[in-house]
Amino acid sequence: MTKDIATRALVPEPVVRIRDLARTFTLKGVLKGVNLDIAAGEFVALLGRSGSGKSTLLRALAGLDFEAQGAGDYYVPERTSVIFQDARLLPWLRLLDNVVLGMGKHERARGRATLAEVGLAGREDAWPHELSGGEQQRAALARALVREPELLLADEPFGALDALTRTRMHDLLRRVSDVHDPAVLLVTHDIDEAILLADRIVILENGRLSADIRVDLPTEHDARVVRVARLRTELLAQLESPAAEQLMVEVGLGRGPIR
Ligand SMILES: Nc1ncnc2c1ncn2[C@@H]1O[C@H](COP(=O)(O)OP(=O)(O)OP(=O)(O)O)[C@@H](O)[C@H]1O
Repeated sequence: MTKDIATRALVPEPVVRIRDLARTFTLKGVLKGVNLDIAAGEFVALLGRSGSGKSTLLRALAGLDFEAQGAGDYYVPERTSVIFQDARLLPWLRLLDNVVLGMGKHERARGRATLAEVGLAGREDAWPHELSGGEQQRAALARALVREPELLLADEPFGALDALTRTRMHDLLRRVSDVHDPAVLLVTHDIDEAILLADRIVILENGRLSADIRVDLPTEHDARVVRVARLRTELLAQLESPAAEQLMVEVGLGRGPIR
């Protein structure tokens, strides 16, 4: 009992706690009992092969899927913002109105400041169609951040951008997440993006999280290069091994599912 209280005092409560999250689509179990805690301000990247259920998990956390079931001690903060691959700005609203949509009039100043923070100062009155894809994603990020979320959910937000814009968005996301310090769950296909941005990388496989790896990049250049290369190899192996094994089984060379 005493030990329990002492432990709790030392380890802060996570802002996100997922227990036994399950989701089935017409008999197909996509999420089969996902468990994940995310600490305040922690940046977690979620990797997984196509169709592994990453978007399904994110939608469940965003409260967009009423049929996803968790169990027991399960919570997500009320102040949660979401960004997607497309910016989803409303075409009939100017940029600032998009950013502060649903907020009080007195929040316009904060909306302006947040637009400036993402590099869109002076563009408050622009229409969404006047912006490039990268600028639209900046605006989507501003709309997410102006609400000071405790949790930012991001579903491949840079997937549709060209390489240079993507790199700039990485810098921006890192900068703003240092300032606003939300917990972040970033769904990505890009191993390098995950290593560059995240404190922790988790992999979704067969409906459960199969890996949970702390990134911990050293500051010293050479040590950092070595660590990045190791992580990349490890993550690639983790992502590819089930597919490789399945293929071996199919051609009659594998160990099979039993042993
Ligand atoms: N609304 C739905 N109805 C039926 N099946 C669905 C639905 N949404 C997702 N699925 C199925 O659930 C599985 C996981 O889909 P999901 O989009 O979560 O995967 P993902 O890991 O995000 O994939 P990708 O990396 O390709 O975006 C897929 O097999 C998909 O066909």
